[in-house]
Amino acid sequence: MEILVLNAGSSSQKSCLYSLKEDAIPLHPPAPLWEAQIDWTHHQGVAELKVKTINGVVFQEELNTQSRLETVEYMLQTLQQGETKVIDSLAEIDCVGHRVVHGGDKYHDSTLITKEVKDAIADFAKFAPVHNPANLEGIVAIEHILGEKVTQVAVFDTAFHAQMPEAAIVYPLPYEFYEHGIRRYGFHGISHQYVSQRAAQILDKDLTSLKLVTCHLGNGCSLAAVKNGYSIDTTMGFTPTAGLMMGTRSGDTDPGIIIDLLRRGHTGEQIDDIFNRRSGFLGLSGISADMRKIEEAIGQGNSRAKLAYDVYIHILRSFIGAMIATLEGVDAIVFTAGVGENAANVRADVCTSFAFLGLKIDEEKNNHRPVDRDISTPDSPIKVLVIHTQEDWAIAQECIRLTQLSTVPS
Ligand SMILES: Nc1ncnc2c1ncn2[C@@H]1O[C@H](COP(=O)(O)OP(=O)(O)O)[C@@H](O)[C@H]1O
Ligand SMILES: CC(=O)OP(=O)(O)O
Ligand SMILES: [Mg+2]
Repeated sequence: MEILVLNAGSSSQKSCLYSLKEDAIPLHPPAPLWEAQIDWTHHQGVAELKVKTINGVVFQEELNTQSRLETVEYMLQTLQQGETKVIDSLAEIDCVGHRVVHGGDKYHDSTLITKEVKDAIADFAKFAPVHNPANLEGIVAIEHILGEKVTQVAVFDTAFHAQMPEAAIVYPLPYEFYEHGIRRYGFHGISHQYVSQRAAQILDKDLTSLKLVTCHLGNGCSLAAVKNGYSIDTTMGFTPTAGLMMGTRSGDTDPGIIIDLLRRGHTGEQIDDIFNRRSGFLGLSGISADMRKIEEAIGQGNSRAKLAYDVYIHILRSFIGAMIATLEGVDAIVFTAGVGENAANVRADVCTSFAFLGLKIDEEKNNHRPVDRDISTPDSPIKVLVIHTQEDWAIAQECIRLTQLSTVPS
């Protein structure tokens, strides 16, 4: 079974092809035959494409394009053409799984993509304006290339948080807002769920006995409080703008700022741009949304980059504290995604705040490269794990599950 996965984030489009001998789900994530990534963060109008195959072939190209759709189509051609070719024809693909960021209050589980599902994804774009349109573009690109008959599955970032207790979901606004779907949804659920399952494996404990704070720190950032395998709280909210400070998003601020901006004549579009695209690391530092560039600038003595870093750590620590309180304790803190997996200083600066609970990390293990490891000292009562998020593999597993369900005779 050939499964193609498209994972569109705010700054990148990641994709991979899994080839499975049987329809059974293997115990460990298999290596994808082909992996590709489009990065839009470098220059306006330039997409950086990187492709890697299981045989070690690497292909890299800069594309001058404004069209995300065209770029995705170009990326998919590398599956069947040139040195990165791994299949004879795209028609060999049995199923395509998509990460879909916002499923609203309609989708609590993965689903086969139909016209109705596409309409709903388009409708929820008003709540996730950076993400849902990119997710939909991926679905449309596949239809262009493989025709509308190909099986496509939507796996929602909101689904893992759908069962959170009502007190964690409801905003203290007039009750009618809740009745109209204005509530906390939470995101990065595919990642939070995957890393909590992986954490249980690494700790050699049953997930149903664990209290975990999972920290997904990428371009978008969020935490989840995972108790006995269930998300019971998370930092993102109605939209992925909420919670922690991020690459270009503000995270939580005072709603009074929005009221003030409106009174001073700013439009909704302008406010959206400020909070989603011109805030966070980019807005504060004036340099970049990318943690690597921020670290470089700090090294060169840039004070705004240092301020941006300090605000990021301050907010991150306080939200981790809040998640520990919600859990009434914690067995492990898990770091994942681009920043969480790579930025050893972020992990160290966060963890020192919890030394009063006995938490201690081993500096050498923290600075060590390979992921999926415990970086705490043996006597630390709270474990600290670095886990490579495998959203793509989690999506592929949902493709297997759903295609099997849909072929079971009724
Ligand atoms: N070696 C590194 N050191 C520090 N930060 C890194 C490193 N590699 C990647 N990052 C950070 O990870 C971020 C992207 O994370 P990722 O999870 O890929 O984001 P997304 O899926 O939201 O596009 C980048 O913005 C960058 O700041
Ligand atoms: C939901 C979200 O913020 O996703 P990403 O981190 O991919 O931008
Ligand atoms: Mg991501």
